Amino acid sequence: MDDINFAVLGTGGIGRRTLEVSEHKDHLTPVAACDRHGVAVDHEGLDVDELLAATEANIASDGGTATRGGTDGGVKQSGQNAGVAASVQAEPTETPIDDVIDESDAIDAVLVALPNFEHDFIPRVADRFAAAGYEGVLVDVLKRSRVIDMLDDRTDRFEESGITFVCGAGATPGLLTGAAALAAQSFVEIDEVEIWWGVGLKSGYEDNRGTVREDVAHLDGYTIEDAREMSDAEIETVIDEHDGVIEFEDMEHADDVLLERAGVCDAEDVTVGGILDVTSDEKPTTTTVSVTGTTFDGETGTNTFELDDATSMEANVNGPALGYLKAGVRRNRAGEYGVFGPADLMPGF
Ligand SMILES: NC(=O)c1ccc[n+]([C@@H]2O[C@H](COP(=O)([O-])OP(=O)(O)OC[C@H]3O[C@@H](n4cnc5c(N)ncnc54)[C@H](O)[C@@H]3O)[C@@H](O)[C@H]2O)c1
Repeated sequence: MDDINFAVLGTGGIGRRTLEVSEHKDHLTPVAACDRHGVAVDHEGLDVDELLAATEANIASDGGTATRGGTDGGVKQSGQNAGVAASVQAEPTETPIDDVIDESDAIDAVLVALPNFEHDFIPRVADRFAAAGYEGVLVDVLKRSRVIDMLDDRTDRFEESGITFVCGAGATPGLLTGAAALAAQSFVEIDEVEIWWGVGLKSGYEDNRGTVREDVAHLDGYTIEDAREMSDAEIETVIDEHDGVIEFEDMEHADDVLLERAGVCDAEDVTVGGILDVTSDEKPTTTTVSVTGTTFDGETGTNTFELDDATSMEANVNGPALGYLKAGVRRNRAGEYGVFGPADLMPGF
């Protein structure tokens, strides 16, 4: 059986597009979706068009006000009917994740598109699925290296439950980590992996404030706690100080540990940086992955993988996330449980 019923936890900027992209993939049926305030479940398949229309300009985002219970320029981001709860398929709830867990016997895979303002939030969500006896796939699109260790620490628990956890399965880490693992196959020794991303987010900025807020935490002088606590106005001030174009260097992105745990190279040989431009939809720089190494016959070379500038961040996160979800389901159905990164699902060393 190829058919896969899946749920999305967190229908913000990323999770809404996950639902949309899934309509273009074979054998995927979204059966549950939740955000902070609501949950929609239909085991025959959610009406994605209705759900997206109902949440248009109305996402229960963590771009600031949702955590504070306010409103943002007339956009409903909190209260009983914000976000998913505005859909006729949904109910308001104060326990959205538990409500999905209650249905999880009939769910093959869960894509976690939740914010990551507390590093152990996603690992703790996974604990709740394991405690409920879930036997399926969990996929996240998290960014931070340190969260991978927290998930690895849970390997035994996942194996006992029958959970296959695919971590760091968005764009970076995710698509670009997989590309690096593939590009590395030409070499027997890897010297360096350089990941450099460009994101232009003008039209998608309102929908992706959660992601932008998390990115601010990667700037020198800011922590994840700062990013969680800052008001919208403070975040805007940081963005204005950079004239809407922020360059990041040496980011804590999990591509490093994910490549190391797959045996590709040492984590310290991986660097990640990039440019975010919220003033334009054009990418400020081309996204590239460069892998430098030595071949079996002594040549040194650099294999480079490049994304077309026309592909958006949403396309590069959600296509791979759902692709990795399908790869995870294949593993799960073959009885392989535990924690997998994107590079583990590529040709190995
Ligand atoms: N790996 C990558 O390439 C990549 C790229 C972009 C974003 N991301 C990650 O994707 C995640 C989501 O980003 P986003 O821009 O969609 O954020 P967002 O703030 O727009 O959306 C988060 C969603 O989670 C919901 N939520 C928050 N707390 C919840 C709770 N306790 N229970 C149920 N739902 C809850 C919110 O209501 C919202 O719908 C972030 O962690 C971000 O870092 C990864």
